Amino acid sequence: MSRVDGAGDGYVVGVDFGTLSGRALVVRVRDGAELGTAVHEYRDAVISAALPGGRPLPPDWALQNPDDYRDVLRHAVPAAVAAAGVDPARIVGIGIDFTACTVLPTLADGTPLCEVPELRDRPHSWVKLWKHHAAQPHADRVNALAHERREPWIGRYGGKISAEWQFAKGLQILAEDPEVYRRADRFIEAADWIVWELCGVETRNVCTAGYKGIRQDGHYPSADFLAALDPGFADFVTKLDGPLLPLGARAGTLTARAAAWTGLPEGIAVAAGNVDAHVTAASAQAVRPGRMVAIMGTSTCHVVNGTHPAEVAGMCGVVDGGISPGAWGYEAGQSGVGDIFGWFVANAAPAGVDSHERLTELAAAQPVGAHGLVALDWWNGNRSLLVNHDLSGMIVGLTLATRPQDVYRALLESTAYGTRMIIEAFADAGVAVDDLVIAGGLTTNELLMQIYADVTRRPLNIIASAQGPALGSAIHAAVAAGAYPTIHEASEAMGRVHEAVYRPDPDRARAYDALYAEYRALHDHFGRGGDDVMLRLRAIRNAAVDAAARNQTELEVVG
Ligand SMILES: Nc1ncnc2c1ncn2[C@@H]1O[C@H](COP(=O)(O)OP(=O)(O)O)[C@@H](O)[C@H]1O
Ligand SMILES: O=C(CO)[C@@H](O)[C@@H](O)COP(=O)(O)O
Repeated sequence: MSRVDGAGDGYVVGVDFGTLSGRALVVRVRDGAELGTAVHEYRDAVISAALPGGRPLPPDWALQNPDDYRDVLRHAVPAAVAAAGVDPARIVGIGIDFTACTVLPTLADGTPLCEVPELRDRPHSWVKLWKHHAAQPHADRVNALAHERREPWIGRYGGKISAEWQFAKGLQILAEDPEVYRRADRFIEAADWIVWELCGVETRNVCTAGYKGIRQDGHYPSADFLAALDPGFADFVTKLDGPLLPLGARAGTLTARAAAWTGLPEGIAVAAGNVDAHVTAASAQAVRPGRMVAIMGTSTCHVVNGTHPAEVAGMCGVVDGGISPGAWGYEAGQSGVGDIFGWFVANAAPAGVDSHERLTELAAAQPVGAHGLVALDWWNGNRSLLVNHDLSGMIVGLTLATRPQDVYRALLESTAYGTRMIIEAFADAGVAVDDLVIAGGLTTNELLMQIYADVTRRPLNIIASAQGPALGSAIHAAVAAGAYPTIHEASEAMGRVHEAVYRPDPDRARAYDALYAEYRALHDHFGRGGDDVMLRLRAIRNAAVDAAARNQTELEVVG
């Protein structure tokens, strides 16, 4: 471990901007000790039914209000510093991580278009959250054209870019609200936008530019390719381009305005933006090749460093330096995990057993396979390996004897099968996954963790911090402040992990192999063209919802 003198005795702040809230964490540079934390819930949370002004939104939309992010700086950061009881003058840097691809259109000075009064009532002027899935037809167009033209970059995205990513979301804006598209001088990840708010300098980070923005080998897709998608889209890259920073770099220093919001000293280092999943590799001491981190919360992201770029079918992407400089970072993911369990608790579990804790307790008391169920975990579409957000969930094997805890357990298991599919896809492509570290809120569910160990047949290491992303951001802040020369060294000193907490049980693992074979069969049948019933149902639903909205508008006009 080597530490650069000077900043090493101070503190850093990591801020994790999640789906519903932002969390700030004050950390000691010397050893990563977590001294104080605070959370601020977003006032507008996820905007999916109607804009704050009342305008209704179509299905599959998910927006956010950028001022909620500023509120995290105004409230959570000072509260975390107060909780830590440290002298703010000894804080030497701040780093952030964000959900991604969470992206917004802005004016040239960074003003979000939804804060421009005449554009406030326009849905496309707001932040599109990562789980905004209404851009699927646009992702389909990008993918079809990329294959037709044999674009070299499509292999770096497992053969398909996701509807969640920047190009699909940008195309949707152009198609549905060309004026908002035209007014957007910049189209920027929220990760980079909040860094801009902190230091007054617009930068882009290699992580989001690579995974969410199709930047490979120093280039975005060509203007020619973009014009072939739509002549009006040829200039899209000019809205994305900006000074590109490696992870751990210093984007700038804290402005007087941001110092007033946060109570931190003006002029301290502000680290380049990062993604909640990728930044967690640092806190989980998982920046060496072959150690995969699964960050399990509302969704799961899987990130692993590799030594070379390989084409893993259906992965989210591989990016040079995307997790840490000097390695090829791979990402895959499942768009719904805790959200699926949450859906069951909120919508399907009867009173009396409608809590994760109670259902988990009841679900644990049965041998593997006794419920007779297999589920597909596509309640929020499929991000890897099928990359289609029009797919949906299903449960096979229901009978009159099926109990709520049986369904709950089948849902837990379905997500473990989804993770095993991803690990096997990496292995098939020659990307080693020697080791798994689990991070995120779901690590507290012991049954779930044991199921993952049994299904994947791997020992599970568990991150030793309840704040993996925020600690990772603090580690990046320490590097940006010059306290450590590299993320590797900072991660070694400040990150922590409990090794082999859950081990696979051979009998349960064998029993799960049989269920996993059924999952694979269903996965391929409903996801790889055996029967496109899910896609047809989605089209029928969309048509019905559109017709109802048109009727409503006509009634209002007549009325
Ligand atoms: N005991 C539990 N078992 C399984 N799932 C849970 C449990 N408690 C919460 N969840 C689910 O976990 C998710 C929240 O995870 P968390 O890591 O806290 O959030 P985020 O992904 O936003 O950081 C929610 O979707 C919730 O339904
Ligand atoms: O997709 C990514 C990262 O690439 C995540 O930000 C996204 O799944 C949101 O993650 P959370 O489950 O809200 O932590």
